[in-house]
Amino acid sequence: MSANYKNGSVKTKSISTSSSSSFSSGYKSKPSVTSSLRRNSTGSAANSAAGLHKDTPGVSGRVRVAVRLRPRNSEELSTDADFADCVELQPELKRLKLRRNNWDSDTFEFDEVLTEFASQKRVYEVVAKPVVESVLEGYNGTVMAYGQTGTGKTYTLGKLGDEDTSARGIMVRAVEDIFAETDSISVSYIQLYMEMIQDLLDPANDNLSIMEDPKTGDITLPGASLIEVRDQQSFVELLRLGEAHRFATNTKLNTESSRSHAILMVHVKKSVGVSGENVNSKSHMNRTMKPPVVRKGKLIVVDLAGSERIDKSGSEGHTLEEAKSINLSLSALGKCINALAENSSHVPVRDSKLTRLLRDSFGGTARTSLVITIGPSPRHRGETSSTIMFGQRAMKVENMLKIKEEFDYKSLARKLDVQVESLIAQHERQQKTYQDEIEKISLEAKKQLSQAEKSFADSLEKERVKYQRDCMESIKKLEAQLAVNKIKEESLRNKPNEELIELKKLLENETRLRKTAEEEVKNLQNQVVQWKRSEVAGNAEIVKLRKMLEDEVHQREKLEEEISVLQNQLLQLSFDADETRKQLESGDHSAEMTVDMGSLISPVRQPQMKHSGEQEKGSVAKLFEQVGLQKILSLLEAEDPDVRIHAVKVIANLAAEATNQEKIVEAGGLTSLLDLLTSSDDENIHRVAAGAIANLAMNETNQELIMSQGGISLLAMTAQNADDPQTLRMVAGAIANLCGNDKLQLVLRAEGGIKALLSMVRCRHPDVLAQVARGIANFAKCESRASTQGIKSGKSLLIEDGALGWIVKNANNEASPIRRHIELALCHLAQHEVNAKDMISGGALWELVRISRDCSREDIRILARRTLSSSPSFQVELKRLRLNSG
Ligand SMILES: Nc1ncnc2c1ncn2[C@@H]1O[C@H](COP(=O)(O)OP(=O)(O)OP(=O)(O)O)[C@@H](O)[C@H]1O
Repeated sequence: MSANYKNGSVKTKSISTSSSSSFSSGYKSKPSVTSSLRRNSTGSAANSAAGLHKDTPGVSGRVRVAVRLRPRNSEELSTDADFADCVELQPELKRLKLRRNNWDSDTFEFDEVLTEFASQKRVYEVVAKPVVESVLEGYNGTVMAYGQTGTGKTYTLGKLGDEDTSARGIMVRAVEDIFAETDSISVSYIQLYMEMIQDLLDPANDNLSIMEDPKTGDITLPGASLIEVRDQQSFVELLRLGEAHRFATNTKLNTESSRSHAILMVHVKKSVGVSGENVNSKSHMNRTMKPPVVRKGKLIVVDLAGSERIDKSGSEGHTLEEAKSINLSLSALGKCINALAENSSHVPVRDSKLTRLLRDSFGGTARTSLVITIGPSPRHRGETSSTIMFGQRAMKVENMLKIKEEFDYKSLARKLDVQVESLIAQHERQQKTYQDEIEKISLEAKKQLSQAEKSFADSLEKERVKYQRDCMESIKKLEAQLAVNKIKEESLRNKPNEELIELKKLLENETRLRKTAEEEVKNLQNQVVQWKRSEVAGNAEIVKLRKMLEDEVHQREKLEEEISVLQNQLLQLSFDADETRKQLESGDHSAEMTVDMGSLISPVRQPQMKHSGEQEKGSVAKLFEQVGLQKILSLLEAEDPDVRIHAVKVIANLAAEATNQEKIVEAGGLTSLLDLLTSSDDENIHRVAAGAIANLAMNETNQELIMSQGGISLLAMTAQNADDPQTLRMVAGAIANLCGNDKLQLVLRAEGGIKALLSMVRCRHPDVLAQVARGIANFAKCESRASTQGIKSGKSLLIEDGALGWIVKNANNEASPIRRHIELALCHLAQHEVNAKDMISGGALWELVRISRDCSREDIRILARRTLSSSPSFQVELKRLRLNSG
């Protein structure tokens, strides 16, 4: 490449910065220029995504264009002194007027209008500062200068301002602002000259190729130097180095005319915290373990080569070629901008390397600020006009800004490494502490162990000594004892053995006694054998006796029945005697008949009356035959009370004969007699009727009939109302007969028979009491039989109905008929264990004992004794009372 360097010298790289040969980032192209334009034109989507709130609505994203007027240079001051400037600026209106002639001009509006008096600082703030701020926020930004040769592009962008800092251009000021917020940037600086890309920081790389990522559209320059710069001074040195390598030539219009497009690329990395956290928050990093977010921005500053008419620049030969190449690339840029401005579907990016390199700066994702530089000279009105038109079209191009953020895994890894190392160190320290602690504890343990061993050995020794001492003492004692024993043994050996003789004597005595005792035992055993034999014989005797006893009892029962019959007859006779006596005493005429009739009644008389009785019996029989039973029975209902009572007496007498009883009952006599108990108020009639019923009640069939016709209730009622002992005796006799029927036990009791009997004891008359006792004895006998046969269970109904008290009280009654009946009743009751408890508590046991000992009748005595001995309850009670039942 044959061109002069702008400052005429080549500077070597002597920068205190690290360098990288790789160009790691490039331009990120939008997917389609038109689509991005359309989206941006419809609203502020890009703005809101990028957060560009500083921009005025509707302008954001659009390429911002400022126009800067260079002051007249010395030549223009002299040659154009008489001519007015071709432009008139109205900065307050952001307008520029381009004169056509003295009276006419075209007016253009720009984003900024910078007069010839605008300071470099002002130009930076208006043109570049918003872009720099964007870059620091993670966007790509482009600042570009376009204009005719010598109008101040390099002055605006690249002025280093070594002598005068106020003269510093946009590059220096931009990096200064970037360094204020981040301490590391990477810089590449290239120039495009005659369609060749050369590395300005390493001019040997003079044919760099453009790489386009087919997926992302990113453009990179892999061969270009990427130098990390850490301070402003180093950057200025780099700029100086790059500027030194820039092609420049002395043109008509500019003695230092840049003949290449210079492109400075500043890569900025700025860390931001996750979700707005402070990036330096170490605790946050530890907690989330997420890498910090890094915003990567890239600032591109493009100092285009001057646009000029070839004729005007006076270019010829190689310079002409340069000028052609420059114009070609600038016109390609112009075409692209036109296409973008017109929203054309085709943007001819590939027409030149310049447009390929800058494809992202116009219509891409970068924020772009363009400064067009113009001169005041009317002679260059045409170039000025063309520059203005370029700027006007560029104002129509809209970009779609995109933020570039990525996670900083490297920095996270570094931080984690540091943490890991710190943790390892901490762990090692802890390990050390633990080991020290363990050593300390084990030392302590060893010490304690040796102490314990020592004290154990000491106590062991003490024990051993004590034990030895005890042993010695024991041995001494034993030896002493041994000596004593020896002495004793010696003396025993010498003494006559008196004790032994004594013992022998005792032994002989004992042996003798034992023999005697053995003989005694033998004798006793013989006696026992003999006794057992006699017991067997005795048992046979007992069985025989028992048999006899039972026969006796049977015989007795028969006799009792006979006695009962005789008693009834006796009852009747005594009744008749009473009646006769009463009638004789009253001297009543009718008494003769009554006496006659009464004398006929009883078949059984006192022995002295036997003969006359027979006679009476015959006359009653005669009357019976002559008058007829029906007639006599009808007289029972006669109106005359005397006739009625005589009729009853006749019936009563007839009823004493077993042969008449059936006839009387068949003829309804029993019913009539029972009716009289209720229909008559006369107690005499009650008495005689009850006597007749008592006679009829001697027959078992009649007993059942009496019961079935409510006889018990009627008799009970009669007993209740009666005052005369004889009436009560008749009633009690009737009930006593009924009590002797096994079948009627339950009904009799249920209908109040027992209670009625007991109620009659209110009359103390011994005849009444004897009948009550007979009834109780009869009932007890039947009950006992039923219990033995298993028909009845449970306690005696006599006891249930409260008879026991009276029984016990009268068991030793002085009247023998009463006493005998009660003694029998007690024996019957005592035969059943179920009654034993009540009998014991009711005092009956004492009476039984008495009966077993004192009863005049032997059979009853034996019965009582047997009963006592067979009842376990009585036995227990007797033992308790220390009484012998025998
Ligand atoms: N605003 C200004 N104030 C004072 N001097 C200026 C101004 N602009 C430019 N100059 C001077 O004008 C001359 C040309 O400027 P510069 O080299 O920056 O122009 P250029 O546009 O870069 O030209 P080329 O395209 O040929 O490189 C320089 O001497 C420069 O100092």
